[in-house]
Amino acid sequence: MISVKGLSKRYGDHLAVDDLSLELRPGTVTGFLGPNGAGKSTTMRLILGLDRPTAGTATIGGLPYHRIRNPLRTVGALLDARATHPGRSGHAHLVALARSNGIARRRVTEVLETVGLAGAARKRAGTLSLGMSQRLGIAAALLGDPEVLMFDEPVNGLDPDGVRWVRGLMRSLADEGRTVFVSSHLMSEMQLTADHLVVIGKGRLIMDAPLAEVIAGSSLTAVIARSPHAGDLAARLRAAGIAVERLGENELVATGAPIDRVGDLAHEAGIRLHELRTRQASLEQAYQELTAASVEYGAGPVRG
Ligand SMILES: Nc1ncnc2c1ncn2[C@@H]1O[C@H](COP(=O)(O)OP(=O)(O)OP(=O)(O)O)[C@@H](O)[C@H]1O
Repeated sequence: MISVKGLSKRYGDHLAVDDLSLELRPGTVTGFLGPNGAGKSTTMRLILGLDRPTAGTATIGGLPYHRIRNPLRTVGALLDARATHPGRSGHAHLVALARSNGIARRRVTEVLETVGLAGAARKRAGTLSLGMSQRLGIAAALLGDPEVLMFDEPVNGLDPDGVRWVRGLMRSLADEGRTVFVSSHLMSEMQLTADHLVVIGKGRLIMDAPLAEVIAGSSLTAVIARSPHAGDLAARLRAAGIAVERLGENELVATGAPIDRVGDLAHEAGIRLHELRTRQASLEQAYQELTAASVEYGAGPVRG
Protein backbone atom coordinates (compact mmCIF):
# COMPACT_ATOMS: atom_id res chain seq x y z
CA MET A 1 0.00 0.00 0.00
CA ILE A 2 1.33 3.42 -0.97
CA SER A 3 -0.16 6.40 0.80
CA VAL A 4 0.50 9.98 -0.23
CA LYS A 5 -0.91 12.88 1.81
CA GLY A 6 -0.75 16.55 0.90
CA LEU A 7 2.50 15.94 -0.99
CA SER A 8 4.16 18.99 -2.56
CA LYS A 9 7.55 19.60 -4.13
CA ARG A 10 8.84 23.02 -5.09
CA TYR A 11 11.90 23.61 -7.29
CA GLY A 12 12.70 27.31 -7.02
CA ASP A 13 9.45 29.04 -7.89
CA HIS A 14 8.09 26.02 -9.74
CA LEU A 15 5.63 23.75 -7.95
CA ALA A 16 6.33 20.35 -9.55
CA VAL A 17 3.95 18.47 -7.22
CA ASP A 18 1.06 20.36 -5.70
CA ASP A 19 -0.81 19.01 -2.67
CA LEU A 20 -1.22 15.47 -3.99
CA SER A 21 -3.10 12.83 -1.97
CA LEU A 22 -3.42 9.19 -3.10
CA GLU A 23 -4.00 5.70 -1.73
CA LEU A 24 -2.67 2.94 -3.98
CA ARG A 25 -4.12 -0.44 -3.19
CA PRO A 26 -2.68 -3.95 -3.28
CA GLY A 27 -3.87 -6.32 -5.99
CA THR A 28 -4.25 -3.44 -8.40
CA VAL A 29 -2.29 -2.06 -11.33
CA THR A 30 -2.57 1.70 -10.98
CA GLY A 31 -1.61 3.64 -14.11
CA PHE A 32 -0.01 7.02 -13.53
CA LEU A 33 -0.73 9.43 -16.37
CA GLY A 34 -0.09 13.04 -17.13
CA PRO A 35 1.43 15.27 -19.80
CA ASN A 36 5.21 15.85 -19.96
CA GLY A 37 6.38 17.73 -16.89
CA ALA A 38 3.17 16.94 -14.95
CA GLY A 39 5.20 15.70 -11.97
CA LYS A 40 4.95 11.90 -12.31
CA SER A 41 8.65 11.12 -11.94
CA THR A 42 8.97 13.66 -9.12
CA THR A 43 6.08 12.00 -7.26
CA MET A 44 7.70 8.59 -7.67
CA ARG A 45 11.05 9.95 -6.48
CA LEU A 46 9.38 11.46 -3.42
CA ILE A 47 7.68 8.14 -2.58
CA LEU A 48 11.07 6.43 -2.88
CA GLY A 49 12.80 8.95 -0.63
CA LEU A 50 15.07 10.11 -3.47
CA ASP A 51 13.92 13.69 -2.96
CA ARG A 52 12.58 15.50 0.07
CA PRO A 53 9.04 16.85 -0.10
CA THR A 54 8.43 20.55 0.47
CA ALA A 55 5.26 19.52 2.31
CA GLY A 56 3.23 16.39 3.00
CA THR A 57 4.12 12.73 3.41
CA ALA A 58 4.52 9.58 1.36
CA THR A 59 4.54 6.17 3.01
CA ILE A 60 4.87 2.58 1.86
CA GLY A 61 3.16 0.05 4.12
CA GLY A 62 2.76 2.83 6.69
CA LEU A 63 6.42 3.90 6.80
CA PRO A 64 8.32 6.64 4.99
CA TYR A 65 10.95 5.07 2.71
CA HIS A 66 13.93 5.97 4.90
CA ARG A 67 12.39 4.08 7.84
CA ILE A 68 11.80 0.83 5.97
CA ARG A 69 14.18 -1.78 7.37
CA ASN A 70 14.63 -3.84 4.18
CA PRO A 71 13.73 -1.41 1.40
CA LEU A 72 14.42 -3.72 -1.55
CA ARG A 73 12.24 -6.42 0.02
CA THR A 74 9.42 -3.94 0.53
CA VAL A 75 9.46 -1.88 -2.64
CA GLY A 76 11.07 -2.43 -6.03
CA ALA A 77 11.35 0.38 -8.52
CA LEU A 78 12.45 1.05 -12.06
CA LEU A 79 12.95 4.77 -12.52
CA ASP A 80 15.82 5.13 -14.94
CA ALA A 81 16.84 2.01 -16.85
CA ARG A 82 20.24 3.50 -17.71
CA ALA A 83 21.16 4.03 -14.06
CA THR A 84 23.42 0.97 -13.90
CA HIS A 85 27.21 1.00 -13.95
CA PRO A 86 27.93 0.73 -17.71
CA GLY A 87 31.10 -1.35 -17.27
CA ARG A 88 29.45 -3.97 -15.07
CA SER A 89 27.51 -6.94 -16.40
CA GLY A 90 23.82 -7.20 -15.63
CA HIS A 91 24.59 -10.27 -13.57
CA ALA A 92 27.29 -8.48 -11.53
CA HIS A 93 24.96 -5.51 -11.01
CA LEU A 94 22.23 -7.74 -9.58
CA VAL A 95 24.68 -9.78 -7.48
CA ALA A 96 25.99 -6.56 -5.90
CA LEU A 97 22.45 -5.37 -5.21
CA ALA A 98 21.48 -8.73 -3.73
CA ARG A 99 24.57 -8.85 -1.52
CA SER A 100 24.11 -5.37 -0.11
CA ASN A 101 20.47 -6.13 0.68
CA GLY A 102 20.89 -9.59 2.21
CA ILE A 103 19.14 -11.32 -0.68
CA ALA A 104 20.15 -14.88 -1.65
CA ARG A 105 22.32 -15.10 -4.78
CA ARG A 106 20.07 -17.68 -6.43
CA ARG A 107 17.40 -14.99 -6.63
CA VAL A 108 19.60 -13.25 -9.25
CA THR A 109 19.31 -16.26 -11.56
CA GLU A 110 15.56 -16.40 -10.95
CA VAL A 111 14.88 -12.76 -11.83
CA LEU A 112 17.18 -12.87 -14.87
CA GLU A 113 15.10 -15.78 -16.13
CA THR A 114 11.84 -14.00 -15.31
CA VAL A 115 12.81 -11.00 -17.44
CA GLY A 116 14.29 -13.11 -20.26
CA LEU A 117 17.85 -11.85 -19.81
CA ALA A 118 19.56 -15.08 -18.73
CA GLY A 119 21.41 -15.28 -22.06
CA ALA A 120 22.67 -11.68 -21.95
CA ALA A 121 23.45 -11.51 -18.24
CA ARG A 122 27.23 -11.47 -18.73
CA LYS A 123 27.22 -8.57 -21.21
CA ARG A 124 28.36 -5.22 -19.89
CA ALA A 125 25.32 -3.10 -18.98
CA GLY A 126 26.63 -0.26 -21.17
CA THR A 127 26.35 -2.45 -24.27
CA LEU A 128 22.71 -3.46 -23.69
CA SER A 129 19.97 -2.06 -25.91
CA LEU A 130 17.42 0.24 -24.28
CA GLY A 131 14.91 -2.61 -24.21
CA MET A 132 17.40 -4.95 -22.52
CA SER A 133 18.29 -2.23 -20.02
CA GLN A 134 14.59 -1.91 -19.21
CA ARG A 135 14.46 -5.64 -18.57
CA LEU A 136 17.53 -5.43 -16.34
CA GLY A 137 15.91 -2.56 -14.41
CA ILE A 138 12.76 -4.64 -13.98
CA ALA A 139 14.89 -7.57 -12.77
CA ALA A 140 16.45 -5.29 -10.14
CA ALA A 141 12.99 -4.16 -9.03
CA LEU A 142 11.86 -7.78 -8.63
CA LEU A 143 15.01 -8.91 -6.82
CA GLY A 144 13.71 -8.53 -3.25
CA ASP A 145 10.30 -10.06 -4.11
CA PRO A 146 8.64 -6.86 -2.84
CA GLU A 147 4.96 -6.22 -2.16
CA VAL A 148 5.09 -2.82 -3.83
CA LEU A 149 6.42 -2.15 -7.34
CA MET A 150 6.87 1.16 -9.09
CA PHE A 151 7.78 1.47 -12.74
CA ASP A 152 8.41 4.76 -14.56
CA GLU A 153 7.79 4.20 -18.29
CA PRO A 154 8.67 0.47 -18.21
CA VAL A 155 7.82 -0.19 -21.86
CA ASN A 156 10.07 2.58 -23.11
CA GLY A 157 12.30 1.04 -25.80
CA LEU A 158 10.66 -2.37 -25.77
CA ASP A 159 9.53 -4.09 -28.97
CA PRO A 160 5.90 -5.31 -29.26
CA ASP A 161 6.77 -8.67 -27.69
CA GLY A 162 8.47 -6.87 -24.81
CA VAL A 163 5.48 -4.56 -24.37
CA ARG A 164 3.16 -7.56 -24.20
CA TRP A 165 5.47 -9.23 -21.74
CA VAL A 166 5.48 -6.19 -19.42
CA ARG A 167 1.68 -6.11 -19.59
CA GLY A 168 1.51 -9.76 -18.49
CA LEU A 169 4.08 -9.18 -15.76
CA MET A 170 2.18 -6.20 -14.28
CA ARG A 171 -1.03 -8.23 -14.32
CA SER A 172 0.51 -11.24 -12.61
CA LEU A 173 2.25 -9.08 -9.97
CA ALA A 174 -1.10 -7.47 -9.13
CA ASP A 175 -2.88 -10.83 -9.19
CA GLU A 176 -0.39 -12.02 -6.57
CA GLY A 177 -1.73 -9.22 -4.37
CA ARG A 178 1.04 -6.68 -4.92
CA THR A 179 0.64 -2.95 -5.32
CA VAL A 180 1.75 -1.97 -8.82
CA PHE A 181 2.20 1.71 -9.75
CA VAL A 182 3.20 2.35 -13.34
CA SER A 183 3.59 5.48 -15.42
CA SER A 184 3.32 5.49 -19.19
CA HIS A 185 2.56 7.72 -22.13
CA LEU A 186 1.21 4.78 -24.13
CA MET A 187 -2.52 5.11 -23.61
CA SER A 188 -3.47 2.05 -25.65
CA GLU A 189 -1.15 0.01 -23.43
CA MET A 190 -2.51 1.52 -20.23
CA GLN A 191 -6.03 0.74 -21.33
CA LEU A 192 -5.04 -2.93 -21.54
CA THR A 193 -2.96 -3.01 -18.33
CA ALA A 194 -4.35 -0.72 -15.65
CA ASP A 195 -7.30 -1.35 -13.32
CA HIS A 196 -7.14 2.07 -11.80
CA LEU A 197 -5.85 5.42 -13.03
CA VAL A 198 -4.31 8.43 -11.40
CA VAL A 199 -4.07 11.40 -13.75
CA ILE A 200 -2.13 14.52 -12.82
CA GLY A 201 -1.49 17.80 -14.60
CA LYS A 202 0.83 20.60 -13.51
CA GLY A 203 1.48 18.70 -10.29
CA ARG A 204 -2.19 18.52 -9.32
CA LEU A 205 -4.57 15.58 -9.14
CA ILE A 206 -7.00 15.56 -12.07
CA MET A 207 -8.51 12.10 -11.69
CA ASP A 208 -8.22 9.12 -9.35
CA ALA A 209 -10.71 6.48 -10.49
CA PRO A 210 -11.13 2.99 -11.92
CA LEU A 211 -10.24 2.76 -15.62
CA ALA A 212 -13.84 1.88 -16.52
CA GLU A 213 -15.10 5.01 -14.79
CA VAL A 214 -12.61 7.24 -16.62
CA ILE A 215 -13.74 5.84 -19.96
CA ALA A 216 -17.44 5.99 -19.05
CA GLY A 217 -16.96 9.66 -18.09
CA SER A 218 -15.72 10.68 -21.53
CA SER A 219 -18.11 12.71 -23.63
CA LEU A 220 -17.25 10.33 -26.47
CA THR A 221 -18.63 7.32 -24.59
CA ALA A 222 -22.24 7.07 -25.75
CA VAL A 223 -25.19 4.78 -26.24
CA ILE A 224 -26.25 4.09 -29.82
CA ALA A 225 -29.86 3.11 -30.41
CA ARG A 226 -31.50 1.95 -33.62
CA SER A 227 -35.28 1.99 -33.74
CA PRO A 228 -38.03 2.40 -36.34
CA HIS A 229 -39.32 5.11 -33.97
CA ALA A 230 -36.03 6.94 -33.39
CA GLY A 231 -37.79 10.33 -33.39
CA ASP A 232 -40.11 9.31 -30.53
CA LEU A 233 -37.20 7.81 -28.65
CA ALA A 234 -35.14 10.98 -29.07
CA ALA A 235 -37.99 13.05 -27.65
CA ARG A 236 -38.44 10.67 -24.74
CA LEU A 237 -34.73 10.67 -23.88
CA ARG A 238 -34.46 14.46 -24.15
CA ALA A 239 -37.45 14.81 -21.82
CA ALA A 240 -35.46 12.73 -19.32
CA GLY A 241 -32.55 15.17 -19.57
CA ILE A 242 -30.34 13.02 -21.82
CA ALA A 243 -28.42 14.67 -24.67
CA VAL A 244 -29.38 13.10 -27.99
CA GLU A 245 -28.08 13.46 -31.51
CA ARG A 246 -29.80 11.85 -34.49
CA LEU A 247 -27.51 9.80 -36.71
CA GLY A 248 -30.02 9.07 -39.43
CA GLU A 249 -33.68 8.31 -39.73
CA ASN A 250 -33.51 5.22 -37.54
CA GLU A 251 -30.51 5.84 -35.38
CA LEU A 252 -29.48 8.12 -32.51
CA VAL A 253 -26.60 8.69 -30.10
CA ALA A 254 -27.32 9.41 -26.44
CA THR A 255 -24.60 10.76 -24.16
CA GLY A 256 -24.39 11.10 -20.41
CA ALA A 257 -26.61 8.12 -19.55
CA PRO A 258 -25.79 4.43 -19.09
CA ILE A 259 -27.17 1.90 -21.56
CA ASP A 260 -29.57 0.43 -18.96
CA ARG A 261 -31.28 3.78 -18.48
CA VAL A 262 -31.73 4.30 -22.22
CA GLY A 263 -33.11 0.76 -22.55
CA ASP A 264 -35.50 1.25 -19.61
CA LEU A 265 -36.82 4.56 -20.96
CA ALA A 266 -37.46 2.98 -24.36
CA HIS A 267 -39.25 0.07 -22.72
CA GLU A 268 -41.39 2.35 -20.52
CA ALA A 269 -42.45 4.30 -23.60
CA GLY A 270 -43.22 1.10 -25.50
CA ILE A 271 -40.70 1.98 -28.21
CA ARG A 272 -39.36 -0.96 -30.17
CA LEU A 273 -35.55 -1.19 -30.40
CA HIS A 274 -33.65 -2.97 -33.15
CA GLU A 275 -30.23 -2.32 -31.64
CA LEU A 276 -28.85 -0.87 -28.42
CA ARG A 277 -25.12 -0.72 -27.80
CA THR A 278 -22.45 1.27 -26.03
CA ARG A 279 -19.80 3.09 -28.01
CA GLN A 280 -16.77 3.29 -25.75
CA ALA A 281 -14.30 6.14 -25.90
CA SER A 282 -10.68 5.05 -25.98
CA LEU A 283 -8.52 5.91 -23.00
CA GLU A 284 -6.59 8.19 -25.36
CA GLN A 285 -9.76 10.20 -26.02
CA ALA A 286 -10.80 10.30 -22.36
CA TYR A 287 -7.28 11.30 -21.36
CA GLN A 288 -7.13 14.12 -23.88
CA GLU A 289 -10.36 15.59 -22.56
CA LEU A 290 -9.13 15.33 -18.97
CA THR A 291 -5.75 16.91 -19.57
CA ALA A 292 -6.56 19.47 -22.26
CA ALA A 293 -6.27 22.29 -19.75
CA SER A 294 -3.02 21.14 -18.18
CA VAL A 295 -0.63 20.39 -21.01
CA GLU A 296 2.49 22.22 -19.91
CA TYR A 297 4.72 21.53 -22.89
CA GLY A 298 2.22 21.20 -25.73
CA ALA A 299 3.31 21.96 -29.29
CA GLY A 300 2.20 25.27 -30.73
CA PRO A 301 0.20 25.47 -33.93
CA VAL A 302 2.01 24.11 -36.96
CA ARG A 303 2.70 26.88 -39.44
CA GLY A 304 2.68 26.10 -43.14
N1 LIG B 1 15.70 18.43 -9.99
C1 LIG B 1 14.88 19.31 -10.54
N2 LIG B 1 15.15 20.63 -10.50
C2 LIG B 1 14.33 21.55 -11.03
N3 LIG B 1 13.16 21.24 -11.64
C3 LIG B 1 12.81 19.94 -11.71
C4 LIG B 1 13.66 18.91 -11.16
N4 LIG B 1 13.04 17.72 -11.39
C5 LIG B 1 11.89 17.99 -12.04
N5 LIG B 1 11.75 19.31 -12.24
C6 LIG B 1 10.61 19.99 -12.89
O1 LIG B 1 9.43 19.53 -12.27
C7 LIG B 1 8.39 19.34 -13.23
C8 LIG B 1 7.89 17.91 -13.14
O2 LIG B 1 8.86 17.05 -13.72
P1 LIG B 1 8.69 15.47 -13.78
O3 LIG B 1 9.92 14.91 -14.40
O4 LIG B 1 8.29 14.96 -12.45
O5 LIG B 1 7.45 15.30 -14.78
P2 LIG B 1 6.91 13.99 -15.50
O6 LIG B 1 5.43 14.02 -15.34
O7 LIG B 1 7.62 12.79 -15.03
O8 LIG B 1 7.27 14.31 -17.01
P3 LIG B 1 7.63 13.31 -18.24
O9 LIG B 1 6.34 12.70 -18.65
O10 LIG B 1 8.15 14.26 -19.27
O11 LIG B 1 8.64 12.33 -17.76
C9 LIG B 1 8.96 19.73 -14.57
O12 LIG B 1 8.60 21.06 -14.83
C10 LIG B 1 10.46 19.60 -14.36
O13 LIG B 1 11.17 20.48 -15.20
